[in-house]
Amino acid sequence: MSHRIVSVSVRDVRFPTSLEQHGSDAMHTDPDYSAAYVVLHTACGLRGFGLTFTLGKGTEIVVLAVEALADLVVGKSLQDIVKDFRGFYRLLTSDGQMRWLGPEKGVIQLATAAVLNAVWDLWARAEGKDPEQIVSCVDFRYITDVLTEKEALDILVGAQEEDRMMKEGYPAYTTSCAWLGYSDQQLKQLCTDALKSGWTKFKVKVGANLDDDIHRCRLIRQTIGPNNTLMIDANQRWDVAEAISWVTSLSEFKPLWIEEPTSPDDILGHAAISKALAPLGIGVATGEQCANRVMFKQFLQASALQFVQIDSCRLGSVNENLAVLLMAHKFQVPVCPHAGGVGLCELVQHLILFDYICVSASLSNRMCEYVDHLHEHFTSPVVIQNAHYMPPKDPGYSCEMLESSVQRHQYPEGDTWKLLMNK
Ligand SMILES: C[C@H](O)[C@@H](O)CC(=O)C(=O)O
Ligand SMILES: [Mg+2]
Repeated sequence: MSHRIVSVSVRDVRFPTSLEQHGSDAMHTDPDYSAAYVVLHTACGLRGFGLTFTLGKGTEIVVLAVEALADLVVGKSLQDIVKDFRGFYRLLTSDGQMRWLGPEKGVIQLATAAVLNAVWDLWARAEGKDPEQIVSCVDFRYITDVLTEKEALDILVGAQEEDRMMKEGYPAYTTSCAWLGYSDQQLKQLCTDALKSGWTKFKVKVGANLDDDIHRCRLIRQTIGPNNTLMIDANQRWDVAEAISWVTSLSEFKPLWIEEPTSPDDILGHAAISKALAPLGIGVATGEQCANRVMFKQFLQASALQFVQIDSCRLGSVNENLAVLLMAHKFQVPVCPHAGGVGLCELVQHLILFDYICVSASLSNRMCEYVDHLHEHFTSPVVIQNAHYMPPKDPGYSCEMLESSVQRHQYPEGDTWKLLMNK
């Protein structure tokens, strides 16, 4: 069957999470978790579902960017795309007029991810894949100085570790107990409940006020005890020196990592922070706003991060995430994906399972983020058991949304928004 793509639809879907401060951090104080939600329609009726995660009003712009890319997709058959997926990736990321908006970063990269996530979903629903096919999806342009195609293939055929995942699942940590806007009482209650459900690793938002951070970290450490894992996340709030002194003041709470301490583009700044915090046993994690493989390459080359936080929508879909997983493996830096957002847990579970089964075969210092929001809007939501992601069973990339949810949350015409606007 040809699976020719005959149309691309994209919708602006928003959830009013800011009303209860879900998702809040030191820089995003009123986040409405949102998605530019893409459906590829094929001549034979098969559909591919994809999305990119955004916040509120920003979704409008990503939707326009997806519409601008749609012309490059309509008329192509899935078989032609996957026969030269690297070429198709370049077609989208190197279009002579649109690459000026990036290249391979910002809104155009988020839109590329939404479209390619839908292509991967379509491909997954249509057929299986082997290591050669996987490697042929990666654009090695700009990274051959650290990773060649041959090395990538050797890595992929080397590791095959499926059974453990099927039985135990992939270890996860939770961010849902400690968003910045939550009260002390909420933090305590949520951590207590999470402990009862088997969670042992917790991330807390910091960065707005040092006294508050000390208070919150103390409260959480007391609640979760000395042996469970704590991570802190500043969402790019500080300058480099400020980051070092602020995190030093929080070091008594023994965080495993400080996430996004400064500008996501400041590779040497992250390297300086990593060096200063290493004696305290605190690593630097970053990646949720790291837009492409070239940035990750340099972060790795500069020893500027100790935890790679790939993002299924920030990078150019599976294609570019593969490049980063393979480079992280080569540099022996653990991958702990970012998943704070709508649909990110659903997407990223595939990437981290792939990393374990086909690339790293290691769980050392590795875990995948989980946030407990909005899963009910997906047709195949993630399954968490005892703080582990259980491998998804349905074919596809797990980001098809319930049509009723999409209609209710479409902005501005969905009932959810009509009601809020008339209040
Ligand atoms: C705005 C998002 O909720 C962000 O705070 C998520 C994040 O940094 C994380 O999950 O990590
Ligand atoms: Mg973060």
